[in-house]
Amino acid sequence: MSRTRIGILGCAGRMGRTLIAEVLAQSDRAELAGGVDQPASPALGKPILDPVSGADTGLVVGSDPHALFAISDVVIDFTCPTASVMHAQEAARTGTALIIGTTGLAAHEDAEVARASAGTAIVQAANFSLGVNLLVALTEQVSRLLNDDFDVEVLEMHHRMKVDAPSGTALALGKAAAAGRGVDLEAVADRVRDGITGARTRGHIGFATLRGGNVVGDHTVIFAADNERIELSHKAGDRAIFARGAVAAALWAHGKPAGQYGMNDVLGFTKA
Ligand SMILES: NC(=O)C1=CN([C@@H]2O[C@H](COP(=O)(O)OP(=O)(O)OC[C@H]3O[C@@H](n4cnc5c(N)ncnc54)[C@H](OP(=O)(O)O)[C@@H]3O)[C@@H](O)[C@H]2O)C=CC1
Ligand SMILES: O=C(O)C1=N[C@H](C(=O)O)C[C@H](O)C1
Repeated sequence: MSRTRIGILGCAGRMGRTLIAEVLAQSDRAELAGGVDQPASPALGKPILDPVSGADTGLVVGSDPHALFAISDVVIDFTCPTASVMHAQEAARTGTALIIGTTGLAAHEDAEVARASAGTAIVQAANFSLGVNLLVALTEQVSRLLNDDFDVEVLEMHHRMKVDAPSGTALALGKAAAAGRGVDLEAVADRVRDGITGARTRGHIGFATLRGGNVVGDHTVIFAADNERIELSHKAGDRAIFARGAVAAALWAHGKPAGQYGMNDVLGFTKA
């Protein structure tokens, strides 16, 4: 069976390097087609090394996404919102499947990605780990079983370099809690609190964001009622869990019809 040729966008970044290691580790089914970073990156033109063994892959960091799409079966993108939108449009033009892990996209940017998925298979997820996707499913189920006597709060902590807040995962958890209650998150989200906020509004879903150190990603959904509290938590210990899920999504997406997919499709999770 031929191997899936996978290209990495944002290859010099934290996730980009972890993805390179994961693709190289799965050499029985995946092949690293190439890596691209932004045109001003200091990594440009430098050899792409295996982050684990230090071995030279024979590839160099490029700056041309068009060329990467042309030589790849599937491209994985962990970059920034504006770049991910451009990459989705390029994926649609070339018909190459795309995996998007970038978070912090505005509503209009998500809409652009959705539009591009008419032209190719796009798998988009705020979190590619198995554990978090299970947490999202559990959050929706628990939320469906509880009424507004339980206040829902989503707490997240990430490393000091993270640029978007709340995390994409926290928002996905909030969305799942809202869906469990049959409401739209946008209508009930308290994303920031500061100053004399007044008492908590019944039925709202609150978010709290912590940043510090090198924390890979911690998420807790709290259901707090009078005299009892339920907490559902996930703690990521290594970015490899995201890379493993993203590469699994890439192998799954290769040859799939055009459309917008999520990790539920890749993992075969169905609604309870
Ligand atoms: N879905 C998931 O499971 C996960 C999602 N993420 C998300 O992935 C994104 C990246 O995270 P992380 O790797 O930590 O961030 P980094 O900043 O370490 O990496 C992003 C990389 O993309 C590069 N880049 C920026 N613009 C472009 C462009 N136009 N073309 C190509 N490359 C570009 C950056 O270059 P430069 O630094 O020079 O600007 C950098 O090398 C974030 O949105 C994060 O929230 C992270 C982990 C898991
Ligand atoms: O930026 C990160 O690091 C992470 N971002 C994702 C998010 O915003 O949810 C996923 C993960 O928690 C790590």
